[in-house]
Amino acid sequence: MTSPEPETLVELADVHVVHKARSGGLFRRDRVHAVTGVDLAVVAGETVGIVGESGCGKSTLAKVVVGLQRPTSGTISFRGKDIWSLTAAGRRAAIGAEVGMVFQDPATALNRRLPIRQVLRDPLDVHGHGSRQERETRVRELLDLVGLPASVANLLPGQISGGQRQRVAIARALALRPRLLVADEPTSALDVSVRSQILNLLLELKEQLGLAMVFVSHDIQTVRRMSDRVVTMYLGRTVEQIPAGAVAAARHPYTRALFSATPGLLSPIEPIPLTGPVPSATRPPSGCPFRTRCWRADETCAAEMPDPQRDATGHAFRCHHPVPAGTTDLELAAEALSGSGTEDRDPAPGRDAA
Ligand SMILES: Nc1ncnc2c1ncn2[C@@H]1O[C@H](COP(=O)(O)OP(=O)(O)OP(=O)(O)O)[C@@H](O)[C@H]1O
Repeated sequence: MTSPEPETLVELADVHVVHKARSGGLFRRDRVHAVTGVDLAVVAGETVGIVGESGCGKSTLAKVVVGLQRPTSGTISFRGKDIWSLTAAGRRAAIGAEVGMVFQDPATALNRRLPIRQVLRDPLDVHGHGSRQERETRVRELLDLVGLPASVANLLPGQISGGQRQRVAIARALALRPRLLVADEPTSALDVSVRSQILNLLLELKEQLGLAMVFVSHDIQTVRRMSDRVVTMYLGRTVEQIPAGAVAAARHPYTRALFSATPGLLSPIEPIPLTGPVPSATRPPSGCPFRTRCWRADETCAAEMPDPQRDATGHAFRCHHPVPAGTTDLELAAEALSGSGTEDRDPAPGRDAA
């Protein structure tokens, strides 16, 4: 007998997010292509890690998943419901209690003037959860869940440590018993000494509560530790999705270069070199966004975005010239240094995306 398919909690289909540039050009018409054509599904109980360089669209994507950012186009469905086709009240009902979010910096995410008790009660009050007494009980349960003593309830966020504040932020995100937790760089604002404790707490909670997670970080080691599946983003696009245990088998040149830059992760050699800066998200290159830095790129890469290729394990990537299976980092580094990936390495210059 086969076990039933896990339920898909959230599904993004061809999601685009275009922002007005914060400091636009002369007529402030510049558009930032923060997320471009993303398809992503998260099933019950799994952790999807999202990794990529600063500015590649990770946080914007996380906000789309929790319903804080409306896509410019494309759809996001939560348990089959297209959430932006609902009224605000319908959207709150569909995802408000089912998805929790933990932000990078608990110092700014928590209201400094409210005692922790009220911080934790807020989501319960907003969603009309139980009686006054039941809410008090839930506050105590939540503190216990994240390993904090009940006495913390009377303190202000400024009276506890950064690690404790992040525990409170996690407790608040779990107040309504969500099935999905989205954590955006949840340890990068914390002291190095407490980072591991917070990651362990998240792993324990995932196990104990059967949570699904979207875990966003620029730190590959952390993403790999936390995730069942790793998604690499580059300039607003997802370029590869790979089971966390198989990252050495990544086929996209960008994923390979990114992962090789973490000492000791895949091999003890020098990283695969990447030339030039990440192009501007206001003027993304034509075709494959990575081709201006890719040693394997040719004119096809400048002309068209590659279609996704997917195998039976769920490993998916978008590349016209994927790294052949079994290629070592050493071989790839040598190839990148000599520029011998393909014959023609003179990609066309970037142009405005439509
Ligand atoms: N509200 C906004 N208005 C204008 N541009 C924005 C806005 N939010 C994000 N951006 C731009 O969108 C792009 C993606 O940003 P985002 O914060 O999603 O990336 P990120 O990968 O999370 O980066 P980081 O790791 O530095 O937080 C960047 O170019 C950023 O400057």
